[in-house]
Amino acid sequence: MTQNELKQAVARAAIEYVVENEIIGVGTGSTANFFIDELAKIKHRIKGAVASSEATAARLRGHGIEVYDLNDVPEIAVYIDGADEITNAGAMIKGGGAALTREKIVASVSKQFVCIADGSKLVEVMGKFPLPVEVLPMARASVTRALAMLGGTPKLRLKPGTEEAFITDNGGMIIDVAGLAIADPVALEQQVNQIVGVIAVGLFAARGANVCLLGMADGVKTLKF
Ligand SMILES: O=C[C@H](O)[C@H](O)[C@H](O)COP(=O)(O)O
Repeated sequence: MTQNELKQAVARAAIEYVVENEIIGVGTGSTANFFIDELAKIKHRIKGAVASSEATAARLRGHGIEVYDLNDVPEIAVYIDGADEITNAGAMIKGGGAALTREKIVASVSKQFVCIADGSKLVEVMGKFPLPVEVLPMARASVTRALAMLGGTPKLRLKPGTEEAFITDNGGMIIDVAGLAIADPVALEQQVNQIVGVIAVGLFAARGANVCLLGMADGVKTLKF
C-alpha cells in the first residue's frame, strides 16, 4: 500500500467518529484533506465544520460544507486531524503544514481528538521531525536564541523556493527546531510556551489525542489513550 492509500484508509475509518448533527473540528494537511473528501460524502449528516486553516476552510466550502467561526461555537464534539509524529501515549508533534496554532485552539475546545496518520508517524521518542514553533515576527531572533538554549537547532521556515520567511494564516513565522530528543513532551511544551514572543508550539502533549487511527499494511490500527 502507498502512503496515500494508508492516509485514505484512516480518513475513511475516521468517519465512524463523526458525531451526527454536530459541528465537526477539521484539521489541516494531506491526511486531513482525505478526511474532508470522505466527510463530504456524509455532509447531510453534519451541521458543518470549524476549520483549522484557510486551506481547510476552502476545501470544506468547495465540497459545500458550511464553515463556522469558532467564536460562534462554544464546544466541538470531535476534532479530526493528522500529525507529524505521535507517541504511544497520544502526544504529538504537529505543524508541518504550519497550522499548529489554529489546530491547538480548535483542539482545546473539542471533547475528543481523533488523530489520523499513516503508521510511519508512530515513534517511541519524538523529535526526529523538527518541532515547529509559531512566533510573532518581531520576536523571531530572540525566540530563536531561546530555542537554541533547549539543545536543538532552530531554523526559520522559508517560503518554498525563496529566501523569504514563510508567513502563516495568522501573520506569524515558523521556527523549526531540529535535533531535539523529546524525553518529556509535557515539560517541553510548557517551557516553550513560556518564551515571550511564542504564539504556539507544535507539541500537543498536555492535550494530546484521545484516539489514534494508524494506517498499517494489514489494516487500520486503533490506539486509545
Ligand atoms: O500543520 C499541519 C498539521 O499539523 C498536519 O496535521 C501535520 O503536518 C500532518 O500533515 P500530513 O497529514 O500532511 O502528514
